[in-house]
Formats: sequence, C-alpha cells, structure tokens
Amino acid sequence: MVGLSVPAEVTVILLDIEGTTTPIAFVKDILFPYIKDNVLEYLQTHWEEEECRQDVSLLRKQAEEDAHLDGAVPIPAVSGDGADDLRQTIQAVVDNVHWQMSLDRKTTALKQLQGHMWRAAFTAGHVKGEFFADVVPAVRKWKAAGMKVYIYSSGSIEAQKLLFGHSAEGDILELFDGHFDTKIGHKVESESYRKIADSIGCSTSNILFLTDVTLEASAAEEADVHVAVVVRPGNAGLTDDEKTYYRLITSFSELRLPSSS
Ligand SMILES: CSCCC(=O)C(=O)COP(=O)(O)O
Ligand SMILES: [Mg+2]
Repeated sequence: MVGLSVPAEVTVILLDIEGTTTPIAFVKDILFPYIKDNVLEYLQTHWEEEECRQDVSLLRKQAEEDAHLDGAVPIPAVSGDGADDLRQTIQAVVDNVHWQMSLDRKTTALKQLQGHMWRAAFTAGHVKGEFFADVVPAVRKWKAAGMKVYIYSSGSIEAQKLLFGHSAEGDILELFDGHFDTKIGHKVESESYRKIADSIGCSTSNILFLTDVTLEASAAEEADVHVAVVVRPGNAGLTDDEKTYYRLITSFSELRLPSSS
C-alpha cells in the first residue's frame, strides 16, 4: 500500500503550518498583505497601548541586532519632541516591518506584531484559516489513535490559535495538544527540537515532524526527531538530492500509523 509507515516509537506528531497544513498562498496573498496594508494605521491607533509599546520595543531591539545587515531599517527612540518626531518614529517602524517582510524574516519581534494585528481580522470573521483538505480528517484520525498533535510554526502562538480557532472548518483548536513558536528557538536550530521534546515530556525520537522546509527537517533530524517533508501545491521545489534523501508525502493521509492497516 502507498504511504509512509510511522515508526512504532512515535507518539507525537509535530506540524509546521505554512506549506504543510496551510497553502503558502493563504499566508502570502491574504495574511501578509493584511499586515503591509494596515501596519501604519494599526500603529497610529494603538501606539499608546501597553501591548503595542512592547511590540515596538521588541522590534527596536531586533533592529539594533540587524544594524549590520544590508538595507536594515533602524527604529529611533521617540525623543518626545512633538508630533513630527512621533510621525517619523512610526514611519520607521512601518519601514522596518516592510523591510523584514520583504525578506520573509521569521523574527519573534515581527511575528509577535503580526499576531496582534491579525487578531481583529480573524475575530471579526474577515479572515478564516485555510487548510489542505486532508489535514483535519487526518488529525482527527491520529487523535483517535492516541497520538498527541502539536504545532510548531514561526507564526506566533497567538497567531496559530487565531488560525485554528477561526478557520473555514470552524474552531478546531481542541484537536491540538499544544503550540510552539520561535520563542522556544528557531526552526532551523536543532536545539529547538530538544527543547520541544523536554517541554512535551517525551524523547525527541518519539516525535515525527512534518514540514515543507528541508532546513527545518535537517535541524529536527539532527536532534533525532523523525521527519517527513510535505510536498504541497505552491511549495518551493526540492532538489533531486533532497527528493532522494527525505521521506516525502503529498497528503497527511499517506501516513500509516503503527496500528493501522
Ligand atoms: C497564522 S500562522 C502565520 C504564518 C506565519 O507567519 C509564518 O511565518 C509561517 O511559518 P511556518 O513556520 O508555519 O512555515
Ligand atoms: Mg512551513
């Protein structure tokens, strides 16, 4: 039978979002343009609020770390010298966000602001999370078979909960045992996967990680996590070497759990 046998020691399935559960087009054509189009107005409206202050402070710290990068956009502190100064600072934050997004950066600072901005769009029902058709039925099946299912995405945990809590298939948050984002570490660093296993309370070899990005698969594998690379319409192509080396699936339905026939 066609499919990929899940090793018997696997008790946890860890899922990436963009390119794995969800079309890249949904993120690139719906979620990201929402940020680009609304960030100026969002900052103007929420500037004095504590959550927004913290988001800007994190972006400023990130801008300091990025100062050596080509095209980096610094964010000056507000000196308190009137409306022009405030306007310039807000514009610098907008430019910084646009610059980071042009490079598809996955910094915690950018992802935190994005999560807060998407809150209004998801809760008002203007945006609904999208998943490939095989995702929800497969996750339900895995759960029924006793698997734990977690999410690990560069999108902030808050954004992940919005996506699954306000989806085209309703609120499906209950299907997941927990969520991880870049606060635990970046997805291309193997240490992140060790920390995730510690946090779940299992061994790394009890985890199967599904992702579209081979750099992430490689980092997970280095930590002794089982991996499969997910090939979806719209994903970046894989090299011939990657196609040979990694176990590939095009649908979650291809996974064969140890007890299933
Ligand atoms: C609502 S999740 C937003 C997706 C996102 O911002 C992102 O960067 C996705 O990255 P992933 O690690 O899931 O490929
Ligand atoms: Mg991905």
